[in-house]
Amino acid sequence: MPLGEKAGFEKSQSRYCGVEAEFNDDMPQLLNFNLSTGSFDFVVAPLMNPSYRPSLLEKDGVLPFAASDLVLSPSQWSSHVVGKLSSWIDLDSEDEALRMDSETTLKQEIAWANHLSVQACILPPPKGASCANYARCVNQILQGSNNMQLWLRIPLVKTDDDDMGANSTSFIDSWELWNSFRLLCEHHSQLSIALDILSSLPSLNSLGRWFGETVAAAIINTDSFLTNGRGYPCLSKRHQKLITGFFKSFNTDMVKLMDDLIVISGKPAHSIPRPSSDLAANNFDNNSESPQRHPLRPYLDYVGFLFQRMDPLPEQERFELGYRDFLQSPLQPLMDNLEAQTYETFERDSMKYIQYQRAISKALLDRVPDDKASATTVLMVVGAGRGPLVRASLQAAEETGRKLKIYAVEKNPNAVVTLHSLVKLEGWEDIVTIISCDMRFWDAPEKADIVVSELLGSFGDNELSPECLDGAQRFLKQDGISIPSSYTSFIQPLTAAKLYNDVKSHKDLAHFETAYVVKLHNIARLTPSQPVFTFTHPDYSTKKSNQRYKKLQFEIPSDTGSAMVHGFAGYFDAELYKDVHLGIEPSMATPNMFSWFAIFFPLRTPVCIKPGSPLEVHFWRCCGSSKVWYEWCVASPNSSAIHNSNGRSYWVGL
Ligand SMILES: C[S@@+](CC[C@H](N)C(=O)[O-])C[C@H]1O[C@@H](n2cnc3c(N)ncnc32)[C@H](O)[C@@H]1O
Repeated sequence: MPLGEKAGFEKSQSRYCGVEAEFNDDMPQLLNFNLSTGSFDFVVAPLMNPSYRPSLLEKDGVLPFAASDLVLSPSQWSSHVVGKLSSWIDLDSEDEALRMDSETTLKQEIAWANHLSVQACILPPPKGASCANYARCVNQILQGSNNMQLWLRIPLVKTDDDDMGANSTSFIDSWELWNSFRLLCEHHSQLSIALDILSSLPSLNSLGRWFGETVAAAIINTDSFLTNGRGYPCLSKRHQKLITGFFKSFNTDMVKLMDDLIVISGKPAHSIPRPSSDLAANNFDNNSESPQRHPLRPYLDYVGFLFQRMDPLPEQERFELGYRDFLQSPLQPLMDNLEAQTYETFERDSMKYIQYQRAISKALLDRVPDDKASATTVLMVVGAGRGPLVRASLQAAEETGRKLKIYAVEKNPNAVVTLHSLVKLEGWEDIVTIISCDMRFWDAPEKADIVVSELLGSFGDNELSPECLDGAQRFLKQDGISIPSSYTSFIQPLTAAKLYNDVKSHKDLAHFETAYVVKLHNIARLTPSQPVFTFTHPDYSTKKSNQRYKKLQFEIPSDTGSAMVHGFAGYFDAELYKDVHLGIEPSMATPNMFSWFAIFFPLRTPVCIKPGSPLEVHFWRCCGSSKVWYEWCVASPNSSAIHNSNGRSYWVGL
């Protein structure tokens, strides 16, 4: 039964836990024992007799390598069995006979697994640092394969340089092994990782990298468990954090059973006390004792306990599950007219309007002293949509005891219809004038004390707030206030193997030169973000330009090890008024605000970076007569191509 199902979790939030088994000729019995007695969801089992060698077959005419496919039904094979390829396979051995046997067996086992319709097979870890021949054979299989997933088993190890002494050559980082293998296989989307969690764990920064990789399964060896006061298996705090991290990072597409799994492996390493009434006091479920208890069941129970102990997802997070790592084209609110549904989503985000109301209240109090409270302030909401900022402005006026005259300027004629009905419904006719016009071309009858706008994209200026507010600044008094007063974009290098594969699946250049709005999930943030472009309003400088260029250098922490950069996350932070901010940059994001996901700028060729060797990135904001676009590149450690030259693939229309 999936982890969590017992505790009333939604099915989409459950996780599956399997068990690694030895070869057993009697597959039905193996399945029955592990699924019925053990309550595991599936078994990871060899599909072929491990004593089988093709070279022996020629000499001795050995019997078939496995029992009949008929021993299980097709749905049992596909839902409850993950194939485990023979661990003796060594495709990069110096011993030619072994190498040849390995190649034949690998192909035969995969062919057999395909025949059985198992959904995934675990490939044994490469035996040494050199894995080119292994990768070549796997790549051949991947080229001709159906949908079967191949998970390369990788032990989670990384020794520190310090551990090995300054001149040591035996420094090990298993991520490097994975990286060579996937590069050789050209990031094939059906090649993922089965990560072996061992008793000692590397540093937090180095562990973080794996959350951006395609880890399909985490295999926890029984040796990695400690023993609690009652003699039961438990995990160290660091292991607990890692496993709950995997629970969270795994995607939740439960249509696919064979995805995102935990596997218990190894022999029982704990002598479990005999069940007694005392067990009920244990803080996880041990009440399901049966006469024929599965020896690994306490390990499963503990993993289930870790899962059930996690806080349930907040409602908004649950609502956004389907958006995780899903690439969306950014809105073009200037060139296109937004739809009712989009306005509806904005308007549900009360936190955004609370921040605006705070900012407007502060600005009103600064601008209108108490002894002049009866004076009328002219406030213009430019890009009013269906009116939420008009409402926030009126609430700020009420809160501060100030008087307002409001112009609500909106260029989308459909939103203006709703705006009219809102003003009538609320009885705001004497205070609010609706202007159905593009702010850049409006001939305002008077000047404003305060201009309020929300024209911000995930990357701040990417929905052309600078260009629109340049147009609006004509009708702001010389000492008038713009809310927001400034905004800054940020970028951060990411490992994001899933996003990279999704972009790659389009098989064209344009998709690699496009920025996407995305709820980042299965990613690793490799360094803190850095500011890119800032815009300030109003801006009366004479040499004003909205073109920008920024060179940035990122350095990963020394204990991370090498890491792959698949692209950059983009965020913004806006100063609405004085200390009132609004934004999504992770270290200072406005809490409980959900109007904006991050933006993702992909790289055509991922770049591998090492500690001590900075990543140099260049970003440009370019402006033409009818469009604005970004170009970006990496200049170090290797030069990438300049992405989106002349806005050939992605631009925002003026
Ligand atoms: C991001 S929406 C915000 C809408 C509303 N203020 C809210 O918070 O729900 C931006 C709005 O600005 C409008 N807009 C964009 N550029 C504009 C322009 N140049 N002149 C007038 N309205 C514009 C869009 O049509 C859209 O309704």
